[in-house]
Amino acid sequence: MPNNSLPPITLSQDVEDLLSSGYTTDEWASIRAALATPPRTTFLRVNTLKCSRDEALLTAQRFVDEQCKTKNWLPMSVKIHPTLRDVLYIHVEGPLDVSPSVSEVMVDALCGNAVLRGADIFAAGVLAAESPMKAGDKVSVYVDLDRACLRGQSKKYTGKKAFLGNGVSLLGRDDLFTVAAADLKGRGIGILMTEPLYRSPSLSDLFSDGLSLQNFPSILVGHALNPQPGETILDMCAAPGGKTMHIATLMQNQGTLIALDRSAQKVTRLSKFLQSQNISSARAYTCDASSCVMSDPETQEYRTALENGTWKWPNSGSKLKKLPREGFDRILLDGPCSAMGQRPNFLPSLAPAILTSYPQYQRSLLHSAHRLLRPGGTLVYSTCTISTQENEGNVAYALRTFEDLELVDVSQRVGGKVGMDGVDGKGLSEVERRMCWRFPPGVACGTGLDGEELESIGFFFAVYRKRIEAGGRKGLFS
Ligand SMILES: C[S@@+](CC[C@H](N)C(=O)[O-])C[C@H]1O[C@@H](n2cnc3c(N)ncnc32)[C@H](O)[C@@H]1O
Repeated sequence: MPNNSLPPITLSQDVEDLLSSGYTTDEWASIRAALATPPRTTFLRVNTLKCSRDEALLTAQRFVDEQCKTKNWLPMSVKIHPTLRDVLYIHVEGPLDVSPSVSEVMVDALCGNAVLRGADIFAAGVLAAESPMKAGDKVSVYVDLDRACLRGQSKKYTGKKAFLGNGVSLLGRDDLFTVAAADLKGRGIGILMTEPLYRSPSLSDLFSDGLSLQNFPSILVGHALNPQPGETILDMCAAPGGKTMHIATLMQNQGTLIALDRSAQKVTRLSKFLQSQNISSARAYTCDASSCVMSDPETQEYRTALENGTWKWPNSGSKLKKLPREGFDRILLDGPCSAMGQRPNFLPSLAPAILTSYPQYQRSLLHSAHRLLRPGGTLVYSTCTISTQENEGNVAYALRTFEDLELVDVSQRVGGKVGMDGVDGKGLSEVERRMCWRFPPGVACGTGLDGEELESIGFFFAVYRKRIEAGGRKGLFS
């Protein structure tokens, strides 16, 4: 195998049969191949509460110029997205023709995925390094594909591995593996990726300047939801909070944004994060969103308290059991999914039983979402997977189960349709399929400023509206 090609992802036959359902042989082959490689575009979302897009562009370009200089790369341009007003992007170069150097460093699959998307390597991310290795040495970086490399191993790893590029070690071998390594140099970077297989700047440090790394379809989801200042909005499965932060920004931090997650640990982090960003409109709660709807009398109590001005949401970061039925103007359901749109994806660990459990679980969340949404309200259902059972299958399920839900066409509002329509054969009519937003890995998710193809992770979303009943009655509570 040449040095610059990444190995295909490994899937058991059962899993492959489930995932390929709904695709032609050629479509599936192309999706499968793309899952082994990083997207060709890196996207940044501008926090418009912090800075304007033009200021962000200048900051990002300065940062990228500096990095290109340090790494001895040709200049790379940061560009403004032609249709989404808060998006910048950079073209990823690769695969490049890089030859491995002599000394070898091993990283795990998670770190390997990040390296291919432009990250340098934190000392703590290094699994093993060949001996001897001094600060300043050129090293070749490999990802462990057998999950068998021992931490701290000093001999060359003989298991299955893939080459990710060359870097320069900022620490000697011993320092890399000491507990205090993270404090030794800079921000804990152990290996600077100077000759990566895919060249994309490391951009996570731009966060404090108001720029977040976010995949394009995830940003599009925020715009498709179209949150407005003053509204009451629910983010049902919110952690780590990338989309929560975007929704709060689009609401201009005015209104009420309730962010739920089942994991208390994640909610603590999310609540602290929102506070650190001065997002006073949002509150994060530990809550099982699949069973969190108030009874009708409880909802009436909530509405009376709201009208009297006596309703108080509990403190952010705490537990919450119930939410008011038909209490939300807009709901985002970006729930747990098989994540088979993430790329690169070196070692997907998916058992068939887990894969088949997701659609059911997502349906239980859809039932809650439907009860919590007010008539006339908007629901966005999204996943980061190519599984048609979780995507088109569940869109069809919701349309057939909830008679008052209809799909809406948001293409005009978000600058035009990108990606592809929903697949056939999963219970959707042609018109309904046209209103699905499907982003198969390897297929362009739009066109850039200079006509170049933009590309991101695999993703899917659909936007519903809950109809107002005939006769103008808006629902149970109005
Ligand atoms: C795909 S992630 C959400 C990503 C998030 N929307 C973002 O953009 O940062 C799915 C999340 O759903 C949470 N989750 C799973 N089951 C849940 C449930 N029943 N209620 C609430 N959250 C749940 C998981 O803990 C996980 O953090």
